[in-house]
Amino acid sequence: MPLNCSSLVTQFPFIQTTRRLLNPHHVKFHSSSSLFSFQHITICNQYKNKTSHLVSLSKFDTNYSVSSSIMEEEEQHESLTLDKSLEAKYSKELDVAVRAVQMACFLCQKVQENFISKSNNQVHSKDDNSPVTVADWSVQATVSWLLSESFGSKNVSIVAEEDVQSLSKAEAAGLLEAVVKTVNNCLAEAPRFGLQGPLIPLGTSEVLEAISRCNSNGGPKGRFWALDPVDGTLGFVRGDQYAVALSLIENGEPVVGVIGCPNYPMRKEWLSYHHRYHRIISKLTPPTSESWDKGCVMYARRGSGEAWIQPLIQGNKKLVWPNSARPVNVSSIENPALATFCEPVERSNSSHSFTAGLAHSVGVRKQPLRVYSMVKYAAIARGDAEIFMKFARSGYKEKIWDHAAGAVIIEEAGGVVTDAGGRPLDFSRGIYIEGLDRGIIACAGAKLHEKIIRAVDASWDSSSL
Ligand SMILES: Nc1ncnc2c1ncn2[C@@H]1O[C@H](COP(=O)(O)OS(=O)(=O)O)[C@@H](OP(=O)(O)O)[C@H]1O
Ligand SMILES: [Mg+2]
Repeated sequence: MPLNCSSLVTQFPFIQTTRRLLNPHHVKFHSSSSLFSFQHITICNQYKNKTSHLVSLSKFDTNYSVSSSIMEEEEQHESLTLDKSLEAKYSKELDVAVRAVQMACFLCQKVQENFISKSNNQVHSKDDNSPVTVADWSVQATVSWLLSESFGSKNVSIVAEEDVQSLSKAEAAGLLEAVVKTVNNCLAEAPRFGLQGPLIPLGTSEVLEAISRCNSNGGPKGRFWALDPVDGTLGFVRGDQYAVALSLIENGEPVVGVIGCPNYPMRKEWLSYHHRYHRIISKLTPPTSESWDKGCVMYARRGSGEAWIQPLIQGNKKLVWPNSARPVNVSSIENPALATFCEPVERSNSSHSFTAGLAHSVGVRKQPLRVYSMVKYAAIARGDAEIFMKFARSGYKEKIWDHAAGAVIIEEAGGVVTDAGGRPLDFSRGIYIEGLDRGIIACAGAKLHEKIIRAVDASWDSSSL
């Protein structure tokens, strides 16, 4: 039955109101007979002090259906007003974040080229044995410095993956020198990206300070940035996919998400191949300087109902906003037999056997698309895949910088991102996504999502996870 949205919120106070405005296709939600089954609801509503509110991903324990007709004319007017104020609210943050990520991608491309052409070992191990390179520290220093310059260091709080300890050790002097050089080479290009670089190159202490300034612990109040300087470091060192991920989190909710994917192929079929094949083909038939065959930045602002993709800046070109940006939308495929599901490459990061069982049980027939990094989120947002699943081993705690930017981009592109219990990911409790129920599931649409959630429930007890 059609339902007035004010009464919906009043009747079901457990529904989360998130001040989101979404595309008309989000306004549909699918009824279900199962108690507490997951529903994707987005409703523009006039509620409390005449502020527009939207109702978003929630559990819903009844069998209503809501149609887009609930968006009454006056509410549409309110939506537009709110839309404008939201746009104004985060426009500078989004602008700076996209430019900073463009610069970070430029930096990573240079370092990755160097990796590929030289065979000497440039990969270092962190205390937890995970790999780290010159690019991780250099991107962290560069983005931290740019954000501080743009907003004032007192106003900038950053949660980021790398710390400065191992870089400050005496035996890491050569590495530190390489980081300082890489940062300065990148910052020298800042004007090309529409940002201001330093008047004179940064010294070692300034670079170390920029890295160590990213020492926020996040939390439920106020604003902070979450940065993964090189997500998918394994993909990066193997010459394959990786991402630079930056999000602004306000009062525990990601409000701006930006992902740079330097090796993302514009032809989606290339996503299934190691990036080295793309490089070989590009050498055989070089793309023209005007063609856009790979590399992008995707971004979204919470509540805009839009997600965007723009090409990476090539050669000596300048970034002129919005840099040929185009909107991206999730795929409309609802039939699992036609859907593509993606997951981490490393089986130590997510159980391939469990996801294979889930995929099979819901009727997915295609081979999984295994891609490093948050490029998986980008693939869902762009409609190149329909399902993303990650089930880490028990005891592993997911970190906010690995998911925040991707979650806001997929949701604004029309998709759904939750844990395996159907709850939104909680970015408000420090550097970890606390309380995560089993795993992470992102889907292009609510129907596919609901099927996967049910399949997890049906097979969890018999899994070894
Ligand atoms: N054991 C374990 N389980 C689950 N996840 C882990 C684990 N160890 C690390 N990580 C985090 O996973 C990030 C990489 O995730 P991906 O989806 O890109 O995995 S994969 O590289 O494709 O296998 C990776 O991000 P980066 O360190 O930035 O590469 C880690 O934050
Ligand atoms: Mg990561």
